Amino acid sequence: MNVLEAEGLHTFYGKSHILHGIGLTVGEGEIVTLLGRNGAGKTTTMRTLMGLTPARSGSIRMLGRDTTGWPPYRVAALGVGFVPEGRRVFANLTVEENLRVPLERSGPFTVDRVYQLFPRLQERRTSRGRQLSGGEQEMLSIARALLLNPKLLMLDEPSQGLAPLIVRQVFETVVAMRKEGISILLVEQNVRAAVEIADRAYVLEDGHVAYEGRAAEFAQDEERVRALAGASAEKWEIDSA
Ligand SMILES: Nc1ncnc2c1ncn2[C@@H]1O[C@H](COP(=O)(O)OP(=O)(O)OP(=O)(O)O)[C@@H](O)[C@H]1O
Repeated sequence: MNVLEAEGLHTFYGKSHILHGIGLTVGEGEIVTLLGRNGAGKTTTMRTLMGLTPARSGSIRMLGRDTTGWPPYRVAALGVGFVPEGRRVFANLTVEENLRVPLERSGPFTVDRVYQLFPRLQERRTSRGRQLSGGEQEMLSIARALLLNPKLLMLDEPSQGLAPLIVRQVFETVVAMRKEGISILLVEQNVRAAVEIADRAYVLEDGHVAYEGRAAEFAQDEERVRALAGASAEKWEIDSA
């Protein structure tokens, strides 16, 4: 069963036509990565799926419902989590307070459960958001999204600005979330790291899907990975240990 099916999405910012007929699916229990260079339309695709920047045409089905045209709060209430780019943690609240901001959905993820998954956050629970490292802020952003007990979680560039070792930890967390039954759509510029954990990959170019296929096959196509990843490919070596 697919938890996400989008077809023919056309999205505009004013008169600028950004998405040109994007279609994609995420199966239950899958990690799907959405790759592409800066400005290819990855963030816009996620915003369109969440209803933050609605599509002008096309259709979206998520978790068995036709969510086309739904506002973001309804999409979230259905069980779709979104961790936007840039880690919007509350800088003046402690980790604990960030996690205790009122929740909207009950389910297996509680603050205690989230601390088990992220022991580092428990250690830092009295530190304020602004005192956290980039990696800790990313973990906190993901932890907050988990407290909404999503069935489908969309992550926009979680590795951005993080050191390779921390990127690995964040990605291990993504794999752990999949084991908890959460399906994942992962936008990444860190191509090598993303294809290592993803089942399938889509590559966007200028608002079109330029490639779709098994992530493992994509990972073996050195030329394609290098062309897409550019400098970021050098930051990450598969099995560098
Ligand atoms: N609010 C906006 N108003 C007008 N144009 C925008 C807006 N946001 C993004 N764009 C344009 O839409 C295109 C797609 O941007 P988008 O952020 O979706 O790309 P991306 O693949 O996520 O890239 P990045 O990795 O830089 O975030 C770009 O050309 C960008 O300049």
